[in-house]
Amino acid sequence: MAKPALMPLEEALERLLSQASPLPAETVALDAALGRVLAAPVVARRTTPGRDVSAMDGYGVRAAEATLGAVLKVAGESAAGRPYAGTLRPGEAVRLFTGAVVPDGADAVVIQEDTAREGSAVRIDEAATAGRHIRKAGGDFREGETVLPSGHRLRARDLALVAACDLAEVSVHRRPRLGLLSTGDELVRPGRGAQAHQVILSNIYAVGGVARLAGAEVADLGILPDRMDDTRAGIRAAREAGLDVLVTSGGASVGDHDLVAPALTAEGAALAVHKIALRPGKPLMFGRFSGGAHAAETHVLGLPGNPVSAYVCALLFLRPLLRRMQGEAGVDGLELVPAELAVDVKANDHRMDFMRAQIVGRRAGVPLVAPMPVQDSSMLSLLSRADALLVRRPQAPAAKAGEPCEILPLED
Ligand SMILES: Nc1nc2c(c(=O)[nH]1)N[C@H]1C(S)=C(S)[C@@H](COP(=O)(O)OP(=O)(O)OC[C@H]3O[C@@H](n4cnc5c(N)ncnc54)[C@H](O)[C@@H]3O)O[C@H]1N2
Ligand code: MOO
Repeated sequence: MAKPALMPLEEALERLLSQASPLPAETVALDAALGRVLAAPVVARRTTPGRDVSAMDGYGVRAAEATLGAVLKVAGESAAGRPYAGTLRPGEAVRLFTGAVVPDGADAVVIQEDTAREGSAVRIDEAATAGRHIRKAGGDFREGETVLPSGHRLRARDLALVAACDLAEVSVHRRPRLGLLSTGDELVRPGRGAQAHQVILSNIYAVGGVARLAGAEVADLGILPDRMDDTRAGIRAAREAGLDVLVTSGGASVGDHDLVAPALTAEGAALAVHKIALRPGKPLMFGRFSGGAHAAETHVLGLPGNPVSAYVCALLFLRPLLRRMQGEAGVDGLELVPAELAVDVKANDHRMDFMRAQIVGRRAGVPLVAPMPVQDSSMLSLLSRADALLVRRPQAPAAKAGEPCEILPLED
């Protein structure tokens, strides 16, 4: 019997992302909003600056009067938050500090270094230019202006902008609630002195970390033994937890102990995809639980157990899924960066390959990339030392050093 063809990565990704819709909105205080995705545009509640203000310490003057050598009477002072009450009259200057309102009647600022104070007067040593050193009212943004669009992920500097708009909270999409189920009789938690034939549970840290950095709330749902009844019971318990996403690790392949796909199906999941033309990560599966006793829809992603495969699949599939679920704009799946091969590479087979690689230099800003000599999907030491994944398309011919290539930079 002919083997069924493996699904191309792009097709699988498109299927997964097309299933994902944004979670409902909630309002959060600004100091809890870093990394959250806006569910509504941010509209300024004030105009900033609210008045014309000085960009420098110096004197507010009428430009036409403040010619070289002019001596003007210092009528008063305007500091940030304490404006000068009057209007500048002919022959007058007002002492100004950075951020202070420029008084009515003044149309230029002469910086302190270009003046000489003579008691209650000031001598102008550099002729003023109208408009010079004045920040116009509304020059930054105006009341009613949209400063950030819906779907934008809030960065540190965006929070400052929102605050400056006189807003203390924002409307963002709820974080996806994600549960991680690990499978395997051999797994032991770190720090407990596991025996040589046992394997330390490590996938939850890489996969959970990718998920947290993508905005999810992550719960460790424990380790399941390789038995059908236990696997089904674990999946059932995970369903009770009201998750948006259930991620399993291990038991995804074809061995006698690989029970995850049949257990998920038996518990009512509709698996859209199982097995992808991908290396590492061939046995990846995903689908959904919907309806039934549980009103909420839960996405399910079954990751391969090999640690590198689990991590790469988390980057390729879980991260964009979580970002889509938070309503983030512009999430189209693969986000590859152009690079250049630093060494020759062999022809590829039918699986799209994501090779652990190092950036060994740059030419005109473009990273020069060399795949690591060993590409074993169990080896975390090599993964940790990698800077990027070098992407080799299915059936890509051999390529020489100096040829262009694509990489997925590893940032977490
Ligand atoms: N006959 C075939 N064998 C395999 C195939 C295949 O197509 N035909 N695919 C291989 C590929 S590719 C992968 S990837 C693995 C994935 O298999 P599973 O998802 O079933 O993973 P396990 O067998 O459960 O575990 C594999 C390996 O990873 C270790 N592991 C599992 N979970 C964790 C964890 N949470 N933390 C750390 N390490 C973990 C586990 O101990 C095993 O050593 O299948 C190939 N086989
Ligand atoms: O596809 Mo598996 O993920 O190579 O080890």
